[in-house]
Amino acid sequence: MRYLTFALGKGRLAKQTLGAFEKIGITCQEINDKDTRKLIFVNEELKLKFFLAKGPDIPTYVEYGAADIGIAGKDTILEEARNIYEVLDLGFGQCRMCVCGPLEAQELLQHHELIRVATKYPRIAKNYFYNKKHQTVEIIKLNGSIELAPIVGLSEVIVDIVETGSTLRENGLQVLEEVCPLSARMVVNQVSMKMENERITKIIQDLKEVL
Ligand SMILES: Nc1ncnc2c1ncn2[C@@H]1O[C@H](COP(=O)(O)OP(=O)(O)OP(=O)(O)O)[C@@H](O)[C@H]1O
Ligand SMILES: O=P(O)(O)OC[C@H]1O[C@H](OP(=O)(O)OP(=O)(O)O)[C@H](O)[C@@H]1O
Repeated sequence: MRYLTFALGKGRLAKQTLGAFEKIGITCQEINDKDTRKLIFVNEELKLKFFLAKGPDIPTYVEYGAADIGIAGKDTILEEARNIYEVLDLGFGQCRMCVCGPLEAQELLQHHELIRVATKYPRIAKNYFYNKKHQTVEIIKLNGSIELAPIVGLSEVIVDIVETGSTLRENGLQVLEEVCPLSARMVVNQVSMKMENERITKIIQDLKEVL
């Protein structure tokens, strides 16, 4: 039997992802060791491998077949737009992709002014403004601390993830429009889905029962 390889994010989704797998008997002792710098872990008995990667890279590993299965946020899946199958909504990691800014920016949005939009997610932002709202905007790509942009005058609004809303509140910003809801998803390589259909379908079914 060949190894089935899982690509997992190192960040926020890691704990709940491992918890969900544990519930269906898919475990890997070493992966829970906080002090390890190892990136790949093997369960010889079940013929499984797990590796830890940056969240936004998960769809890439899965498209190229370096991993058969990946767990990634819906935001990452939309932004990367890879040729992969999204097979299951895991229900955790829930948050929203939103257009946010100071209250004054609401009017600019409504009047379709040529505003600047700062974001870590240029594809999602572009798709929302151009294809859904038919509004021309200037998109400015940033890599983090997106809420800074309207405060320091880099942009009028941002497109970013909102979970509890604390970051917005503490910086005097508000949700102005909702782009879409997000959560953790399981993605599968298109060839693996055919070649390893039985094993992968079983994992999906088992997860559905415990989620
Ligand atoms: N408050 C939040 N901020 C960002 N992402 C969140 C939040 N709540 C849930 N998520 C979900 O968690 C996923 C992983 O977020 P995280 O910030 O850990 O990114 P990562 O890229 O996996 O980790 P890293 O910080 O190591 O790059 C996101 O893609 C998103 O779907
Ligand atoms: O609604 P909240 O619960 O406050 O969560 C949302 C915040 O969390 C994320 O940032 P992250 O912590 O990943 O840091 P970053 O700004 O460096 O991307 C996101 O980009 C928001 O800034």
